[in-house]
Amino acid sequence: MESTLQEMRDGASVLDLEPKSTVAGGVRDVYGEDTATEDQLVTPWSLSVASGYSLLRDPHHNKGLAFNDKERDAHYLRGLLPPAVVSQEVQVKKLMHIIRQYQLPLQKYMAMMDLQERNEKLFYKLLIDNVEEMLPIVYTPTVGEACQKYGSIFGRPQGLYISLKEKGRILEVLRNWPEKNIQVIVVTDGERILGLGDLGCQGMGIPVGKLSLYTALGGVRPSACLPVTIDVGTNNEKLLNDEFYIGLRQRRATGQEYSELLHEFMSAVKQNYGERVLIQFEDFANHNAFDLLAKYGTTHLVFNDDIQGTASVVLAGLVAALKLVGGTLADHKFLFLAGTGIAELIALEMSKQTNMPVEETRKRIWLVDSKGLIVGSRKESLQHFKKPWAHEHEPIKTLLDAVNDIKPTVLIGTSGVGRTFTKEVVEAVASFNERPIILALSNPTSQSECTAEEAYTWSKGRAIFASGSPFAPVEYEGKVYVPGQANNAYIFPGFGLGLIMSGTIRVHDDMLLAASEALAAQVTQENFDKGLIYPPFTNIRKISAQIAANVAAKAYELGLATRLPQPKDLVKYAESCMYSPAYRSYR
Ligand SMILES: NC(=O)C1=CN([C@@H]2O[C@H](COP(=O)(O)OP(=O)(O)OC[C@H]3O[C@@H](n4cnc5c(N)ncnc54)[C@H](OP(=O)(O)O)[C@@H]3O)[C@@H](O)[C@H]2O)C=CC1
Ligand SMILES: CC(=O)C(=O)O
Ligand SMILES: [Mg+2]
Repeated sequence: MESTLQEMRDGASVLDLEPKSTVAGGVRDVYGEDTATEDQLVTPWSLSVASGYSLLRDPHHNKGLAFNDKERDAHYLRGLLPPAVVSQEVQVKKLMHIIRQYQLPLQKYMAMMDLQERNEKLFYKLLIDNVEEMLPIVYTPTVGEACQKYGSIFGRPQGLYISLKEKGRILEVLRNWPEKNIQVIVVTDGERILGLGDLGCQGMGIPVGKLSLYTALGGVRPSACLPVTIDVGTNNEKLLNDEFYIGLRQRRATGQEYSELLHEFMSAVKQNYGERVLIQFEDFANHNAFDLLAKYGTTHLVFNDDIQGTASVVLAGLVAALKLVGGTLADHKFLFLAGTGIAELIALEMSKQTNMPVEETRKRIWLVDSKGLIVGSRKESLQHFKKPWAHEHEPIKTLLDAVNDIKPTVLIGTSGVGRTFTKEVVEAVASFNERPIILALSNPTSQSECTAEEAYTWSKGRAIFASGSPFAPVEYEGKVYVPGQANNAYIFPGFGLGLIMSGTIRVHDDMLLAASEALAAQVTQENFDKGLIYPPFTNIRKISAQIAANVAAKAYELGLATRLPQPKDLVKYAESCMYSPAYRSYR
């Protein structure tokens, strides 16, 4: 796409045309609709035409050596670059060569962050074209280490920090962000970063990483994405005593102080960006996550990735796994090490399939938490989201005893505690199942309930295994086993795209089921032959388009989509909305 003088006159950066351009009276988004009013554009920032040296320093428009001679003349770049002109493909090749030479994943992560700050399109091109190799760098497991060391590696701000210091001024803070046409916000309070616990303000790496996947995997344009970290303090003593810690040096605010800050944030977001901005809650601890979802689910477009996205990806994997093990969901018995959100969606789908009330289907599902099996006698002391799982049973203290008693066909771990699927546990599950389904969802790799090698070895090659963080293929008795990655990264980018492109104003559980169904349908016979229950990430953009289309179709069916008329072919429409990392030519 070429930029024109007309667009320059319209006030946008001559280069900032994908996909918005500033027009009199508002901002047009990719769909050609006005999405922001003049009032919303009152900011300390002014749009300017980047050229010359500042163009090379502008990550949104910089192309480095890929500026051709005409562009170098037109934009005052002569002499600022060496004479060679290279294609984006060659730039990617060169960078991959450099990145592959780094020994440590964190060095690769920092090289990627540096690239993102230097040349955004090249960052996304590289990530999209090398998704299987680079996902473990910009996402789990490496992003976990990056958060732990975020204070030391902090360079430039990559998102908005909203701390207790900004109480009463959050709207003002939102307006400091240079992009106005925001479509997705990923927000964390840093209390449960992956399975690494409370990382306070340093949790920022997670919204940044999730949003880079929104763009790379789901095609949401980068300028529409806003990473936010709410800093209410941290209970992490190590960080509180770390001179490089970047957050508030106080213990976590709770109760009214916490809820008031969150409420101000939620209200300011709606006031500044309107009703159709998607707010994704990420890595909040369960004791806040369920309440926030319930509180804002009826007034805002909110989605909890850890509860809802994970539930959707797990359900997809289970539906696919049934092709390998046979039976319906209701024929199986599930044991969870934590994970009530996932359990609920499975019970809901089972209920839809069997016409049994959800209260009945829940009885096929058992949960163990830090105190043992969740049973009726514990009901009084249980958090409200655990109560539906308190079935009548004798108390059981350990996971191994629960496995031996319940005899599940499916074992799912999401407690954030590593190595809880011990040899005895895996052997027990394998002893009463020909093909036990074992999902070790906890991230990063260090917190995985077991490794792929352990799952295959201890089950004598019979486990159908997937994990939250990736594991390399395993050779066991001469056969190679390829583990799948059960991670919400399959779902949230396409799910969010589906909501955005249809202008959906509320999330509904049926949309999560629709996303699951779309993902499960993408698993091919070739994948099944390898024992995989998820498709490879290489095709993720196509998969995301299918998920987006299914989610949008459900939103239209439920009357929750506001972008009318409904496009005829939603898959094609989703694909057409996707951000392209290819360079545009600048006249
Ligand atoms: N693969 C994926 O896509 C995803 C993976 N995850 C991973 O799941 C993990 C947990 O996330 P989340 O549930 O949000 O975390 P929370 O910290 O909010 O909850 C943890 C749960 O695990 C239970 N638990 C803690 N220790 C044990 C133990 N030793 N035995 C049994 N249960 C225990 C807790 O029980 P109690 O209530 O009794 O304290 C609690 O219910 C993280 O590692 C995260 O990375 C999360 C989202 C997506
Ligand atoms: C994947 C993810 O969202 C988590 O581990 O929290
Ligand atoms: Mg998460």
